[in-house]
Amino acid sequence: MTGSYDAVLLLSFGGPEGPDDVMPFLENVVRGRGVPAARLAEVAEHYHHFGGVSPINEQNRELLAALGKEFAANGVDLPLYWGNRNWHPMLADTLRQMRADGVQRALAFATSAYSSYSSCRQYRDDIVRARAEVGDGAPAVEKLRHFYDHPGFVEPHVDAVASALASLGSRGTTRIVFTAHSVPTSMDAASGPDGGLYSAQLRTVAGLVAAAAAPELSWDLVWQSRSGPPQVPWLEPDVNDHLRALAAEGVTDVVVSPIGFVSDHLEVIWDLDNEAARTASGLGLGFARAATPGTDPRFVTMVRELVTERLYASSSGRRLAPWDASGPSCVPGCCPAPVRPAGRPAS
Ligand SMILES: CC1=C(CCC(=O)O)c2cc3nc(cc4[nH]c(cc5[nH]c(cc1n2)c(C)c5CCC(=O)O)c(CCC(=O)O)c4C)C(CCC(=O)O)=C3C
Ligand SMILES: [Fe+2]
Repeated sequence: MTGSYDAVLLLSFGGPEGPDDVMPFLENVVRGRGVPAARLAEVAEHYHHFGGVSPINEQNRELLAALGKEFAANGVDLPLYWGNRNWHPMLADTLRQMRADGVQRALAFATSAYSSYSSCRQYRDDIVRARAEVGDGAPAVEKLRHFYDHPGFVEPHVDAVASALASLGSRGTTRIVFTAHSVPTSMDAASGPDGGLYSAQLRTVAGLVAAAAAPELSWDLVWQSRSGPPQVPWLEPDVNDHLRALAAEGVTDVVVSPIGFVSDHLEVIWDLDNEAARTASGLGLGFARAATPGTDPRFVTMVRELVTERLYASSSGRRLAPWDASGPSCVPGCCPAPVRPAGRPAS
């Protein structure tokens, strides 16, 4: 049951795996993006705090292992590959290996759930660029569709919020604080046919998770890990500022749920487990951070289902989604190339 696809590619962000990797990795991330050197030096320190090792690559190795078992147990007879945007294994190297193995047409699962330039089109651009770098015979790669509202992504977040709440025990008023990576407000405004699709999708998921985990509690959606030059507006409030506002309002305990992410990578274990936790403790707020899906079996099954729906579409010749015409992975207007404030037109 493979239709016309002959491989599945895990496409991710990548992260350093030792102190010497940190600066070259960060330079790959911010190339052409106008991120100030001072911000980069500060972020390098976050990585050095963990010996220069981001957990994201190990998390992707674990996801690959789980997917291999899931495919084998369900008759999906496709080899798995893994390539990153910013660090080894680099996507172009993976595509070269795939070509050497005779792969011609692959489906890609990107570890990014939502619409926007950074969380969607940039991965598509990565594919275009890497294929050009590899040249003749580079396999075709088609990104799977968005999964932000898929139960395989939402349900692990629900259970994680419920267990974080249970671990916290409330001393008064508890608030659920959902977080996602901030992006420039212009990037959010450009996503989707009517704009604001990135934040709208996040608000949808926050509402679903809160309603299932704790319908009696209030919740907020806020932002973390702001980058970029200070004069460029990004989505606000920042999670730390928001915790200060909540404490001032009389909230006593918070569960912080990073629904913007699929695994507990560095922006989770530093920006939340260190920075936001420290902010909370300084305010006397009880704090529990909810886990991300990682290798939750429901999440792993979701990836297999996203693959098999495409195998089915390909073998049946059916269009399964109204946005097939503009490239099967994107809703209309999902992730236009941004006009960057630095004036550099994105490709
Ligand atoms: C929307 C979004 C996601 C979620 C979707 C997805 O998962 O893809 C995400 C994920 C991640 N972001 C990550 C790390 C970084 N992001 C940076 C910078 C930026 N992120 C942006 C957006 C996003 N980022 C943007 C608009 C920038 C500014 C530069 C630019 O315009 O492109 C920087 C530069 C330094 C700084 O923070 O200033 C770093 C180091 C890691 C890896 C963590 C690890 O190593 O474990 C992950 C998974
Ligand atoms: Fe998109």
